[in-house]
Amino acid sequence: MTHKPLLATVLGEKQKRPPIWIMRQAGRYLPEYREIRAKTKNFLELCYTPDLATEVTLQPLRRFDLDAAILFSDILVIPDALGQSVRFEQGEGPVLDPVSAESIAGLGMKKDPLEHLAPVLETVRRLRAALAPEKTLIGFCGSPWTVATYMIGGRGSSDQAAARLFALRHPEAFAALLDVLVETSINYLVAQFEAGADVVQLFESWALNLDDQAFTSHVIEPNRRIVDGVRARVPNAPIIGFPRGAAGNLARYAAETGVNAMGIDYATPLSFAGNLPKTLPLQGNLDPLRLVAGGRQLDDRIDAILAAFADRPHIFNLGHGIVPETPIEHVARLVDRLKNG
Ligand SMILES: Cc1c2[nH]c(c1CCC(=O)O)Cc1[nH]c(c(CCC(=O)O)c1C)Cc1[nH]c(c(CCC(=O)O)c1C)Cc1[nH]c(c(C)c1CCC(=O)O)C2
Repeated sequence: MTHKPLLATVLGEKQKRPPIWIMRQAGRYLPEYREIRAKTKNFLELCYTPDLATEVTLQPLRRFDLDAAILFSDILVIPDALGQSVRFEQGEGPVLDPVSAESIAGLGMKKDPLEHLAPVLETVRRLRAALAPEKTLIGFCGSPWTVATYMIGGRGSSDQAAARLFALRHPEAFAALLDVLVETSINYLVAQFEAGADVVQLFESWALNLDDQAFTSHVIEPNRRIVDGVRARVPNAPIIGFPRGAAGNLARYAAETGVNAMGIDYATPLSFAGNLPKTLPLQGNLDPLRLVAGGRQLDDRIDAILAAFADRPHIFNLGHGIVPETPIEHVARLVDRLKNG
């Protein structure tokens, strides 16, 4: 069997040097991405065109010695596949026609969501064939609560108030929405593994702003159901959870969802790792703005993160996605420091 350092780390094996990938590593900070993006009418078309999505996935690995490629797609392909209208507007981010308590029952009824997502699965197969054997291929989906915040609110929001209130006012419709997202996500992730993904990441980007009761029902339960559902069909499937903003709920997320490894955001104190089992692989938690600033602000923090996680399986990553303003030389510097000290 070929040794893939990043996959091995997710499975709990500590490496001499932590492997590295970068959240949102394919994207607008790369001129070669912007060039391809400029030629496509809309963002989802890029996600559904295997030639282009494969190319864009591989772009960051041509520049940097990263240990993994992450499938180029988006968490919002799921609502799109369920028949909700999803658009990406310039400078505005995603815009969806919000679901209502009444419309939720109709989601996914018109067409098999996996059929809609077939081009994304074709991209996974092409990536599998194209990648060097030591590189890990990461698949992903959005976690149900995070995807639901967009489906209910119609766009991103800083406090997710629309979705939080909807869950309180329409508990049954909200539970039905989580159910359809859990089921579709399980099918989608199993299909990604079958197409060649080594690991998948559950992006729970909006795990913040929830009281602990809501955290249990909106975050822990659906993520646990996805982990169990995927593993029932792909035994021991390696899964990274990234509950951004989980703060005081992080230890419960780690203990109760069954994920192999956990991503931690940059607001989580490095010392918090002391509250988590030493065997739990951690991923994170560099502030993406340190990668914009560079210099000592970057170098010193890299050292602090390496020191804090030296005694456990560690995957180097940011504490959230790389931002478009990031200078490419700073990314090169980060990867070089991880590989060559
Ligand atoms: C919340 C979320 C989304 N998408 C994603 C998340 C979870 C991670 C996070 O919290 O950052 C995840 C995502 N989005 C994208 C990827 C694939 C590739 C990669 O990670 O390199 C992944 C893993 C491509 C993308 N998804 C998007 C772009 C930019 C679109 C463009 O080029 O016009 C890319 C490269 C668009 C997108 N997609 C989304 C938003 C809010 C936006 C607009 C704002 C933004 O650009 O970050 C939803």
